[in-house]
Amino acid sequence: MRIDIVTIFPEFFDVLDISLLGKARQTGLIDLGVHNLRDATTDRHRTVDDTPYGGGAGMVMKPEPWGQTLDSILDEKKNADAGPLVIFPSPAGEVFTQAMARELVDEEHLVFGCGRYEGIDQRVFDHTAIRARVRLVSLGDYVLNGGEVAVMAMIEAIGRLIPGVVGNPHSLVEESHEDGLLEAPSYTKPSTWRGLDVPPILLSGNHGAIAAWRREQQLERTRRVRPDLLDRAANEGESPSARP
Ligand SMILES: NC(=S)c1ccno1
Repeated sequence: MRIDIVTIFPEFFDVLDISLLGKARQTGLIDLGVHNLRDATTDRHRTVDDTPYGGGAGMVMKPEPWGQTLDSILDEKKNADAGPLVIFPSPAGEVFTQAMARELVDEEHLVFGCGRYEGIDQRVFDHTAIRARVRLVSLGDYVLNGGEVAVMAMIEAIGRLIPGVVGNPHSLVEESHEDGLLEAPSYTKPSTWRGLDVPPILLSGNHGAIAAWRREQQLERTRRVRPDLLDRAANEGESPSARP
Protein backbone atom coordinates (compact mmCIF):
# COMPACT_ATOMS: atom_id res chain seq x y z
CA MET A 1 0.00 0.00 0.00
CA ARG A 2 1.15 3.50 -0.93
CA ILE A 3 0.29 6.17 1.66
CA ASP A 4 0.81 9.92 1.14
CA ILE A 5 0.27 12.44 3.91
CA VAL A 6 -0.07 16.21 3.43
CA THR A 7 0.66 18.23 6.58
CA ILE A 8 2.34 21.37 7.92
CA PHE A 9 3.98 19.20 10.59
CA PRO A 10 5.85 16.46 8.66
CA GLU A 11 8.00 15.66 11.69
CA PHE A 12 4.81 14.52 13.42
CA PHE A 13 5.01 11.34 11.36
CA ASP A 14 8.62 10.46 12.23
CA VAL A 15 7.09 7.94 14.64
CA LEU A 16 6.08 5.87 11.59
CA ASP A 17 9.75 4.84 11.37
CA ILE A 18 9.38 2.56 14.40
CA SER A 19 7.44 -0.48 15.56
CA LEU A 20 5.29 -2.63 13.27
CA LEU A 21 4.57 0.13 10.78
CA GLY A 22 8.26 1.02 10.59
CA LYS A 23 9.04 -2.64 9.87
CA ALA A 24 6.26 -2.70 7.26
CA ARG A 25 7.95 0.23 5.53
CA GLN A 26 11.36 -1.48 5.65
CA THR A 27 9.91 -4.67 4.12
CA GLY A 28 8.01 -2.76 1.44
CA LEU A 29 4.50 -3.59 2.70
CA ILE A 30 3.89 0.14 3.12
CA ASP A 31 5.40 2.88 0.94
CA LEU A 32 5.03 6.25 2.72
CA GLY A 33 5.38 9.78 1.43
CA VAL A 34 5.03 12.81 3.76
CA HIS A 35 4.55 16.20 2.07
CA ASN A 36 5.06 19.56 3.81
CA LEU A 37 2.28 21.87 2.65
CA ARG A 38 4.59 24.85 3.24
CA ASP A 39 6.87 23.59 0.45
CA ALA A 40 4.09 24.67 -1.96
CA THR A 41 4.07 28.27 -0.71
CA THR A 42 5.84 31.16 -2.46
CA ASP A 43 6.02 33.92 0.14
CA ARG A 44 8.82 34.55 2.62
CA HIS A 45 6.63 33.49 5.57
CA ARG A 46 5.50 30.28 3.82
CA THR A 47 1.88 31.24 4.48
CA VAL A 48 -0.76 28.49 4.32
CA ASP A 49 -3.74 30.27 5.89
CA ASP A 50 -5.79 33.46 5.65
CA THR A 51 -8.85 35.12 7.18
CA PRO A 52 -12.26 33.53 6.46
CA TYR A 53 -14.62 35.10 3.91
CA GLY A 54 -17.80 36.11 5.69
CA GLY A 55 -15.92 36.79 8.90
CA GLY A 56 -15.62 34.55 11.92
CA ALA A 57 -12.90 33.52 14.32
CA GLY A 58 -9.67 31.87 13.33
CA MET A 59 -8.00 31.28 9.98
CA VAL A 60 -8.75 29.04 7.00
CA MET A 61 -6.17 27.02 5.04
CA LYS A 62 -5.59 28.57 1.60
CA PRO A 63 -6.49 26.43 -1.45
CA GLU A 64 -3.38 27.17 -3.55
CA PRO A 65 -0.79 25.21 -1.50
CA TRP A 66 -3.22 22.30 -1.25
CA GLY A 67 -3.88 22.28 -4.97
CA GLN A 68 -0.19 22.38 -5.84
CA THR A 69 0.73 19.66 -3.32
CA LEU A 70 -2.09 17.35 -4.43
CA ASP A 71 -1.08 17.99 -8.06
CA SER A 72 2.26 16.37 -7.20
CA ILE A 73 0.55 13.31 -5.67
CA LEU A 74 -2.49 12.64 -7.86
CA ASP A 75 -1.93 11.16 -11.30
CA GLU A 76 -3.98 13.29 -13.69
CA LYS A 77 -3.98 10.47 -16.22
CA LYS A 78 -6.02 8.24 -13.91
CA ASN A 79 -9.75 8.80 -13.65
CA ALA A 80 -11.22 9.50 -10.23
CA ASP A 81 -12.37 5.92 -9.66
CA ALA A 82 -9.04 4.33 -10.59
CA GLY A 83 -6.89 6.66 -8.56
CA PRO A 84 -6.20 6.97 -4.85
CA LEU A 85 -8.73 7.62 -2.13
CA VAL A 86 -8.14 11.01 -0.51
CA ILE A 87 -9.16 11.16 3.15
CA PHE A 88 -9.47 14.40 5.13
CA PRO A 89 -9.95 13.94 8.88
CA SER A 90 -12.80 16.16 10.00
CA PRO A 91 -15.28 16.31 12.89
CA ALA A 92 -17.83 16.81 10.10
CA GLY A 93 -16.92 13.46 8.54
CA GLU A 94 -18.31 9.95 8.59
CA VAL A 95 -17.18 8.04 11.69
CA PHE A 96 -14.12 5.81 11.33
CA THR A 97 -14.81 2.22 12.42
CA GLN A 98 -13.09 -1.14 12.31
CA ALA A 99 -15.36 -2.01 9.39
CA MET A 100 -14.04 1.07 7.54
CA ALA A 101 -10.46 0.04 8.35
CA ARG A 102 -11.21 -3.39 6.87
CA GLU A 103 -12.66 -1.68 3.79
CA LEU A 104 -9.71 0.69 3.34
CA VAL A 105 -6.99 -1.95 3.72
CA ASP A 106 -7.89 -3.07 0.19
CA GLU A 107 -6.99 0.33 -1.27
CA GLU A 108 -3.74 0.46 -3.24
CA HIS A 109 -3.12 4.14 -2.57
CA LEU A 110 -4.39 6.32 0.28
CA VAL A 111 -3.79 10.07 0.53
CA PHE A 112 -4.42 11.79 3.87
CA GLY A 113 -4.84 15.58 4.06
CA CYS A 114 -4.26 17.06 7.52
CA GLY A 115 -6.19 20.25 8.11
CA ARG A 116 -5.25 22.80 10.74
CA TYR A 117 -6.64 26.13 12.00
CA GLU A 118 -10.41 26.40 11.39
CA GLY A 119 -10.21 24.03 8.45
CA ILE A 120 -9.44 23.87 4.74
CA ASP A 121 -11.06 26.03 2.01
CA GLN A 122 -14.06 23.98 0.77
CA ARG A 123 -12.87 24.31 -2.82
CA VAL A 124 -9.96 21.97 -2.01
CA PHE A 125 -12.44 19.18 -1.31
CA ASP A 126 -14.57 20.13 -4.32
CA HIS A 127 -11.65 20.32 -6.76
CA THR A 128 -10.00 17.15 -5.46
CA ALA A 129 -13.32 15.32 -5.89
CA ILE A 130 -13.11 16.09 -9.64
CA ARG A 131 -9.96 13.97 -9.95
CA ALA A 132 -10.12 11.51 -7.04
CA ARG A 133 -12.45 9.85 -4.58
CA VAL A 134 -12.71 12.05 -1.45
CA ARG A 135 -13.99 11.14 2.03
CA LEU A 136 -14.16 13.28 5.15
CA VAL A 137 -13.64 10.93 8.09
CA SER A 138 -13.99 11.57 11.83
CA LEU A 139 -12.43 9.62 14.68
CA GLY A 140 -15.31 10.66 16.90
CA ASP A 141 -17.52 13.49 18.08
CA TYR A 142 -14.80 15.77 19.38
CA VAL A 143 -12.48 18.42 17.96
CA LEU A 144 -8.70 18.16 17.61
CA ASN A 145 -6.28 20.95 16.77
CA GLY A 146 -5.55 19.28 13.45
CA GLY A 147 -5.81 16.11 11.44
CA GLU A 148 -2.40 14.61 12.25
CA VAL A 149 -3.45 12.62 15.34
CA ALA A 150 -6.46 11.25 13.47
CA VAL A 151 -4.33 10.28 10.46
CA MET A 152 -1.87 8.49 12.74
CA ALA A 153 -4.71 6.50 14.30
CA MET A 154 -6.23 5.61 10.93
CA ILE A 155 -2.87 4.57 9.46
CA GLU A 156 -2.26 2.30 12.44
CA ALA A 157 -5.77 0.79 12.33
CA ILE A 158 -5.54 0.18 8.56
CA GLY A 159 -1.83 -0.67 8.35
CA ARG A 160 -2.00 -3.44 10.96
CA LEU A 161 -4.58 -5.22 8.80
CA ILE A 162 -2.21 -5.46 5.82
CA PRO A 163 -1.23 -9.15 5.52
CA GLY A 164 2.27 -9.64 6.94
CA VAL A 165 2.33 -6.54 9.14
CA VAL A 166 1.12 -8.31 12.28
CA GLY A 167 3.08 -11.51 12.95
CA ASN A 168 0.14 -13.71 13.91
CA PRO A 169 -2.90 -12.93 11.72
CA HIS A 170 -5.11 -14.91 14.11
CA SER A 171 -4.56 -12.17 16.70
CA LEU A 172 -6.52 -9.82 14.44
CA VAL A 173 -9.61 -11.98 14.63
CA GLU A 174 -10.30 -12.04 18.37
CA GLU A 175 -10.31 -8.28 18.85
CA SER A 176 -12.97 -5.81 19.81
CA HIS A 177 -15.26 -4.85 16.93
CA GLU A 178 -14.02 -7.59 14.59
CA ASP A 179 -17.27 -9.52 15.11
CA GLY A 180 -19.47 -6.64 16.20
CA LEU A 181 -18.74 -7.23 19.89
CA LEU A 182 -16.17 -6.07 22.43
CA GLU A 183 -13.40 -8.55 23.14
CA ALA A 184 -13.42 -10.94 26.08
CA PRO A 185 -11.04 -10.23 29.02
CA SER A 186 -7.51 -11.64 28.73
CA TYR A 187 -5.34 -13.34 31.35
CA THR A 188 -1.78 -14.74 31.54
CA LYS A 189 0.54 -16.20 34.18
CA PRO A 190 0.59 -16.22 37.19
CA SER A 191 -2.74 -17.99 37.82
CA THR A 192 -3.08 -16.07 41.11
CA TRP A 193 -1.90 -12.49 41.49
CA ARG A 194 -2.46 -10.33 44.59
CA GLY A 195 -5.25 -12.66 45.64
CA LEU A 196 -6.98 -12.50 42.24
CA ASP A 197 -7.44 -15.80 40.36
CA VAL A 198 -7.66 -16.46 36.62
CA PRO A 199 -11.19 -17.81 35.84
CA PRO A 200 -10.85 -21.62 36.30
CA ILE A 201 -12.51 -22.32 32.94
CA LEU A 202 -9.40 -20.90 31.22
CA LEU A 203 -7.21 -23.48 32.99
CA SER A 204 -9.53 -26.40 32.13
CA GLY A 205 -8.12 -27.25 28.71
CA ASN A 206 -11.72 -27.65 27.50
CA HIS A 207 -11.46 -25.55 24.33
CA GLY A 208 -15.17 -25.74 23.52
CA ALA A 209 -16.17 -24.57 26.99
CA ILE A 210 -13.49 -21.85 26.87
CA ALA A 211 -14.81 -20.57 23.52
CA ALA A 212 -18.37 -20.52 24.90
CA TRP A 213 -17.23 -18.68 28.03
CA ARG A 214 -15.34 -16.10 25.99
CA ARG A 215 -18.38 -15.48 23.76
CA GLU A 216 -20.60 -14.98 26.82
CA GLN A 217 -18.03 -12.59 28.24
CA GLN A 218 -18.08 -10.65 24.96
CA LEU A 219 -21.85 -10.39 25.00
CA GLU A 220 -21.96 -9.38 28.67
CA ARG A 221 -19.26 -6.73 28.24
CA THR A 222 -20.89 -5.37 25.08
CA ARG A 223 -24.35 -5.19 26.72
CA ARG A 224 -22.80 -3.36 29.70
CA VAL A 225 -20.36 -0.98 27.96
CA ARG A 226 -21.58 -0.59 24.34
CA PRO A 227 -25.24 -1.64 23.98
CA ASP A 228 -25.30 0.53 20.85
CA LEU A 229 -23.16 -2.09 19.08
CA LEU A 230 -25.88 -4.67 19.64
CA ASP A 231 -28.49 -2.23 18.33
CA ARG A 232 -26.31 -1.57 15.25
CA ALA A 233 -25.92 -5.30 14.56
CA ALA A 234 -29.67 -5.80 14.93
CA ASN A 235 -30.43 -2.87 12.60
CA GLU A 236 -28.01 -4.26 10.02
CA GLY A 237 -29.85 -7.56 10.21
CA GLU A 238 -26.86 -9.30 11.66
CA SER A 239 -26.51 -11.12 14.93
CA PRO A 240 -22.96 -10.54 16.15
CA SER A 241 -22.36 -14.23 16.12
CA ALA A 242 -23.36 -14.23 12.44
CA ARG A 243 -20.02 -12.68 11.59
CA PRO A 244 -17.33 -15.20 10.58
N1 LIG B 1 -12.78 14.33 15.06
C1 LIG B 1 -11.76 14.56 14.16
S1 LIG B 1 -11.24 13.34 13.17
C2 LIG B 1 -11.13 15.86 14.05
C3 LIG B 1 -10.22 16.28 13.10
C4 LIG B 1 -9.94 17.58 13.44
N2 LIG B 1 -10.65 17.88 14.53
O1 LIG B 1 -11.38 16.84 14.93
